[in-house]
Amino acid sequence: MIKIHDLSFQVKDRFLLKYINLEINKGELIAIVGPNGAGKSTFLSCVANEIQYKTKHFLFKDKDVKSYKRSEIPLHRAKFSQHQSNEINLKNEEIVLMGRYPYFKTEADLSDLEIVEKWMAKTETSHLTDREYEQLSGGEKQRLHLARVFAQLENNIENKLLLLDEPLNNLDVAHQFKTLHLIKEFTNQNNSALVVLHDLNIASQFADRLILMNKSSIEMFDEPKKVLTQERISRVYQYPCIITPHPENQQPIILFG
Ligand SMILES: Nc1ncnc2c1ncn2[C@@H]1O[C@H](COP(=O)(O)OP(=O)(O)OP(=O)(O)O)[C@@H](O)[C@H]1O
Repeated sequence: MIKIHDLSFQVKDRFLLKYINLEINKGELIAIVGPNGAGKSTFLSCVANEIQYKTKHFLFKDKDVKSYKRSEIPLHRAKFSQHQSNEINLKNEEIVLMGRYPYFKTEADLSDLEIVEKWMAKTETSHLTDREYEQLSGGEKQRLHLARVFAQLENNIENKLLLLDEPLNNLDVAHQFKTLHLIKEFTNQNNSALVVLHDLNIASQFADRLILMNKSSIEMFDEPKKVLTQERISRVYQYPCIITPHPENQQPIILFG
């Protein structure tokens, strides 16, 4: 799905990312974890081609990512950003419909509207249609934007990529888990997701592999059981922790303090 060789990103003489090498397979749910300022969002912005990085090669679905047409790429890849604008002068369903902009020129057709309706139902935002966007709670806004990115990737193309920067922010526990199940449903269909998460326990339960970032580099990229060791996590986060297996699935549970 993605092959990146020696990616770096620099602002003046400061490296915000260096020596990034990785391969992500189709069907994988990959969590990107690490302390504040480690470079997680910067890395996701590189994968979304939002910033000018340097790399020896960056293949997306076996093709140089830069060889894709501008109009083609939004059908294969969608990104949910950490900071959403608070002032959007659109109705709530029109925000979700933004995800369908790559599919029509002037007017949405019935199938676009049905897809909007489907994703508003799946993200439990259908009841918000008549409410003002500015007046929605943080979690409600978050769920609308999640509906938008899922709606964007609703098509017959195989092996799509979802990039999610802290998608669980502002969500209550039930909506966090429901969102993770939607992401898992997406990756179970041979699509991939790269998801920045702060909650290591959620990452441990849901991700196939973890990218642990530290100081602008990848500290380790492997299965949660291998990455989440007491020594490594205490050192990277500079805080003591203990690790114990989850009573049901045996995945690591991290207890800080
Ligand atoms: N455009 C920029 N110019 C200069 N420095 C930047 C720029 N963008 C990000 N940085 C810096 O790069 C570092 C990595 O930022 P990034 O947002 O990628 O971290 P993060 O791991 O996502 O952190 P957090 O967990 O706090 O969201 C930070 O020190 C940040 O201040």
